[in-house]
Amino acid sequence: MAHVLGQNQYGKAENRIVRVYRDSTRHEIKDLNVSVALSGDLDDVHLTGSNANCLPTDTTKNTVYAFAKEYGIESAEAFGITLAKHFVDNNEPIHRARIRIEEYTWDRIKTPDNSSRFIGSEEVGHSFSRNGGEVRTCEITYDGTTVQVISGLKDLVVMNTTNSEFWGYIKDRYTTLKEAYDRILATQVTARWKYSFTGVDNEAQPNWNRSYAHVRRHMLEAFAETYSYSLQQTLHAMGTRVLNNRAEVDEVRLELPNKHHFLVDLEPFGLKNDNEVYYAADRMYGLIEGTVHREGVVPVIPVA
Ligand SMILES: O=c1[nH]c(=O)c2[nH]c(=O)[nH]c2[nH]1
Repeated sequence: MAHVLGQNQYGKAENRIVRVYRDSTRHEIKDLNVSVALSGDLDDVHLTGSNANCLPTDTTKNTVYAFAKEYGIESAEAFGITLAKHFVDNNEPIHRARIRIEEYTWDRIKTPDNSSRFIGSEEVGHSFSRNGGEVRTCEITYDGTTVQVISGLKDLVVMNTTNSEFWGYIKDRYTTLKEAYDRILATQVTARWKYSFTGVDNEAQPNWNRSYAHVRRHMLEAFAETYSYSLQQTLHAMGTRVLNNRAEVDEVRLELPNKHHFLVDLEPFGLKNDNEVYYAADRMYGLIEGTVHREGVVPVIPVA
């Protein structure tokens, strides 16, 4: 029976890199987790034992660290594009590079400002505490011609304590859910959005950091301002708000777990629970997923 080697890719995954900028006493840091995946003319590597076309994963790891010094990390996206182009443009057998990056953010630690009569605080230029919450993500792919940038975030936890209802749904013999006219709506946002940027014809790169901040803000504002009849409707509002306000983005994909908050029955203790005490369940959870894209754009963000 004949067998066929299907899709394959390789590279060093999860290169943890912290880049410190010491240009002044107010240091800057970038904290990334970079994964490289290369593909191309690699049949022989798999089939014959010849490694002539194989750029070692060890080299891809070294390149990540060396580029952090040589080019710096202005943004995860720009860094990923530089890496992807390097691997494809300088290695003939490598036809495609995919760089995935997670970025962890750090806050500056502040200490009491003793020089002030007023109670204040001042930054310590070299001290940080890691922001335990959300992670910024991006995925860069380059095939020798076109760059594709999908940016995103995960683990952004948000909650509305009112302005959320859920009723009017299908009811069958297994339905026990009570209709809700004022419920908590909470979710842990995973979002990915694709840029129309392709890198062809020396197209200028968007300001990735600025764009990220705005996309994030629009999603949060849509979450807060939408009077919600379902998490699905909120999802659509969040995606739409991004497309309406950020011309550089043409597709948004959201994964929103419904972090259920169940009212606790306080009757046994002779107490009334007037939408005040909830049990926050961590699982199971409803999982609401969807893509919003511009008309005419073929969606490409993979369904997880
Ligand atoms: O916003 C919601 N969408 C649903 O599809 C759903 N299903 C459910 O049980 N609760 C909810 N809430």
